[in-house]
Amino acid sequence: MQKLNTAAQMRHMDQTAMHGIYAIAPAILMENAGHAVVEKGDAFVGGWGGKDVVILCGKGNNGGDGFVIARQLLTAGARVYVYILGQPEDYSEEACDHLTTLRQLADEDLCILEFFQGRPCDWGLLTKRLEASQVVIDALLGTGFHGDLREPMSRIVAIVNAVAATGSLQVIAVDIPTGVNADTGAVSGAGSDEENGPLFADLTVTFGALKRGLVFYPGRACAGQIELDAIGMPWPLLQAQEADPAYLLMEQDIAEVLVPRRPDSHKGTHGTIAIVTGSSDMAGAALMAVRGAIRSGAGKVFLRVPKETAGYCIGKEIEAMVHGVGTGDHFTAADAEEILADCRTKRWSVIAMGPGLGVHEETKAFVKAVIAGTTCPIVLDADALNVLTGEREFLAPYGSRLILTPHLAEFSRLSGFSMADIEADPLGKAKEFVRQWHVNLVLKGAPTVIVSAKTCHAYVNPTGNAGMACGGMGDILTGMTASFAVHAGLPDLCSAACAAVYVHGAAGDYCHDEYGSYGFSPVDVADAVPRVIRRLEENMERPVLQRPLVTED
Ligand SMILES: NC(=O)C1=CN([C@@H]2O[C@H](COP(=O)(O)OP(=O)(O)OC[C@H]3O[C@@H](n4cnc5c(N)ncnc54)[C@H](OP(=O)(O)O)[C@@H]3O)[C@@H](O)[C@H]2O)[C@@H](O)CC1
Ligand SMILES: Nc1ncnc2c1ncn2[C@@H]1O[C@H](COP(=O)(O)OP(=O)(O)O)[C@@H](O)[C@H]1O
Ligand SMILES: [K+]
Repeated sequence: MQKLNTAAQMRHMDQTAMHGIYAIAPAILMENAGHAVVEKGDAFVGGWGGKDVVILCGKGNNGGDGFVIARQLLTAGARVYVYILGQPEDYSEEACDHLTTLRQLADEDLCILEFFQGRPCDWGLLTKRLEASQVVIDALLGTGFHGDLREPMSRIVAIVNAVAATGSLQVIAVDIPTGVNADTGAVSGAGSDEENGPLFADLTVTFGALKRGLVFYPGRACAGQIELDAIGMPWPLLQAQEADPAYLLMEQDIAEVLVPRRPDSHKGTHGTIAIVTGSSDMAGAALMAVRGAIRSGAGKVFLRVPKETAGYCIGKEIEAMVHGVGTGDHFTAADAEEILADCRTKRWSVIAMGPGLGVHEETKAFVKAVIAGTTCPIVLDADALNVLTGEREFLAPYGSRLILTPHLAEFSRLSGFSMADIEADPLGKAKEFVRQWHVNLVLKGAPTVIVSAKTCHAYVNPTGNAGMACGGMGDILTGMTASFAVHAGLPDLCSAACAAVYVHGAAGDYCHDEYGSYGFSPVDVADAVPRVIRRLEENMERPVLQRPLVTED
């Protein structure tokens, strides 16, 4: 897992490295930061020798990194044009020292320094220099950015974006692209008519830990390729668990929690999954959840649909055992007892409800009765969440065995947060909800955020693509999540949710490689799941046969 830090967490890490027991001189961290950009950039631009490079330096420490980069690029054989927005008194001591050194190297041929000093800039000259250069380094603003970009930053960023759009200029951002909020991924100028949008980079070299703003849109779209460098931070600081942490999931994390099937296992070992959902208008959603469960390795799958829906479902997913419940085309409170009896006699290990369930008033009482009358894990998606709008207090006592998988609009209905507030900070809102209502939450989107009921730690999923933006994709995930929830060896429901979300996205990526970004279907994604698990199996721990399996039919 990779830590996903906020600006405040980064400041704390920097301060602890410099002023705590490690006592690293501030100028050394800045030197290492500048060096990281030069080193990672070298491979990216195909060597610095003979390149003309414009370096834009703001008046904070991000600008200080820019002074180091300029000096090191001169050594690497580049010509540098350095634009300096701060006055000497604006800079930290370490940035000032690096500027002093750079000034000693200034000349009219290889190291051209331009001080703004409050003077109006010759925008025409800046544009010409950018047009004649091969690379521009964005050291304007880093983690200290807030609000919207102001002049002259906004003008400079607009010029860089315009020149880079012609395709002749590579843009490298230092730590984070200027105008991207490090905590949320929100960007400058959103919703405003003014030309004060963020900078678009081809490469971002970020320091110490990934910033949350680099993985959430729209910030993610500004970052280009992302390279992380430790810049010599002591390893205990790099690995320390932050207060209120968030992590980016990695393939290895998933391989570590999944356990291969025991060679002596049988269908009873791999979970008895009940998909209790559907209604006559949306039987396909129920069948897709079944497909997701089967393709994720479920031992047995039962499908329970309203009576009038059963005729359509029988034989469509031939592995599933289908039965029509009650008398109508949607579930009502009267149907709950049959489901609860089934759960007891068939020993269901997990229940999934929601896809295609419908939002009839009577269905709410049904969903509540099933939750209250069972003790197994339950995955709640789509209409199961919609019917529970306003029922947050009801959910809380059952939260630790629930996995809720809303998309943004469902989460807005359930939580009462506005869509705009969730979009502005999905991770923050997901955590806020879990802190209050103690459920395992999968907030689906690009990217999906998973929050643990037990720890409130957040996990961000890196897999998936826009080809998955089509109806039914979430239904597949519902079935997968139910199946993963009862995979042998998975330590808790949050790990199961993380694994399901990661594998679902990776299966989508497999389909993207196969078909491109248009037209692969939710069923294609489900059918690609075994291939993804096979890939993960190469890195899984081998199973240990410690005790005989209990025999079950
Ligand atoms: N030891 C360390 O700490 C290390 C730090 N490192 C580097 O330092 C960076 C963080 O440095 P930082 O904290 O100085 O903030 P930084 O991003 O340079 O910006 C601050 C300036 O921005 C200005 N400003 C803000 N918003 C604005 C807006 N909308 N429009 C216009 N201006 C705006 C703000 O002005 P103000 O709004 O306060 O008037 C202030 O002057 C970090 O990303 C990394 O690169 C590395 O060297 C490793 C060691
Ligand atoms: N642009 C995207 N990038 C990554 N994943 C995506 C993207 N669009 C959709 N997805 C994924 O596809 C699924 C869509 O789920 P959902 O909106 O519930 O669909 P439905 O309700 O139609 O089944 C989610 O898991 C989501 O994360
Ligand atoms: K920057």
